[in-house]
Amino acid sequence: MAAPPPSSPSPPAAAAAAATQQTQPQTPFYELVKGNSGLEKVLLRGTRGFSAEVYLYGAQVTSWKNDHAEELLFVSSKAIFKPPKAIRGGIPICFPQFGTHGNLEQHGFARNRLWTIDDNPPPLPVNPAIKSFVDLILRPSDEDLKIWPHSFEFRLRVALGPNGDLSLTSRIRNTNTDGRSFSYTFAYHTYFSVSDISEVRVEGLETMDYLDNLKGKERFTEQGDAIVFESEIDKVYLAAPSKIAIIDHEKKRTFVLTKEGLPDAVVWNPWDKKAKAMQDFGDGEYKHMLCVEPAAVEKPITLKPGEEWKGRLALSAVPSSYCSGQLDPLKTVPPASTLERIISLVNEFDQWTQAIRALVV
Ligand SMILES: O=P(O)(O)OC[C@H]1O[C@@H](O)[C@H](O)[C@@H](O)[C@@H]1O
Repeated sequence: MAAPPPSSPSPPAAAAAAATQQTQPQTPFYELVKGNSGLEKVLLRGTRGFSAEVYLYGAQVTSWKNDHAEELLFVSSKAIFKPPKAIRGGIPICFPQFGTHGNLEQHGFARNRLWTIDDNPPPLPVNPAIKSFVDLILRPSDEDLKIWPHSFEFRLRVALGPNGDLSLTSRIRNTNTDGRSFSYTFAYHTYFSVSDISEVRVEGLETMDYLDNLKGKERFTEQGDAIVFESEIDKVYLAAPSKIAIIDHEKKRTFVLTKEGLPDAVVWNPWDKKAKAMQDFGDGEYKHMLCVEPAAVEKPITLKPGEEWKGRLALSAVPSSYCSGQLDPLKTVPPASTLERIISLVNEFDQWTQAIRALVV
């Protein structure tokens, strides 16, 4: 698809904008612009300066910014924007295979194929407040059919909500005409940007069963409290809850991840040795990222011809004190930094009270 001039809205976005113009005169458009190495990317702009970027290569979200223009996703400074290498960071899509759970290349081929903009997607129930979104589609090429002999339509909608929330909705349809079902595994391989991995904890996965990729995919049960990080981790948590929180104490920020249609959740950080071994990843960058990936790994999804599956990821970033502990009502202890602040406020109040009393008496 030919790219329009960098600052002009693409035709479907312009049409959508025109359709909603009466109720929403400030409707943000999406724009199609040239990104790294000349690869095309879609810019989504929300209200109050929220934004996101999606490369057509891999349908990969590579940027999600809040209203202070702070980047919330991690993309490696050494990421290679050149097919067939997948872009290191953002939200790669793993399909039709997660990891090494099958005979295909690691994480399947969707992340290193060129997707196209879907001008006319089948209707998808949406929050009418969402004005900034794009629909992308992937169909298998003849080459793809040789390595995975199934016809499919993979539609992805990336949307930026009015509060800056980012959502990805995948719809995968079996379009085989020979009556055959197919099965696949899947993940939204989300790289979160964090201040310092040793200051991060993940809530929602404690006591879950997991497959440990570092121990031959053996099954274990997570012990104790929230997950904290002191070394390499590569685990597939099974039947994980629909909400997971990633709490960054230093940044005082909590990412809330909500997933639908995706039972599992992968947690990955390569740590120092593996980081050094990766060509497209800086040696110390493992300190500033954490992957928490809504996924369907343990039980592959099977679709009969004509059937469609939907899997959704929604992300929001909120101040830490707001969210911590709320995933589990039994764990309402605020983080140490919040407790310290409360104590210091109480002390300050006490000092003021004493000063006022001294003046009055
Ligand atoms: O280097 P890749 O193919 O992008 O994969 C990165 C990591 O992705 C994670 O999802 C896997 O659990 C890890 O095993 C893997 O190493």
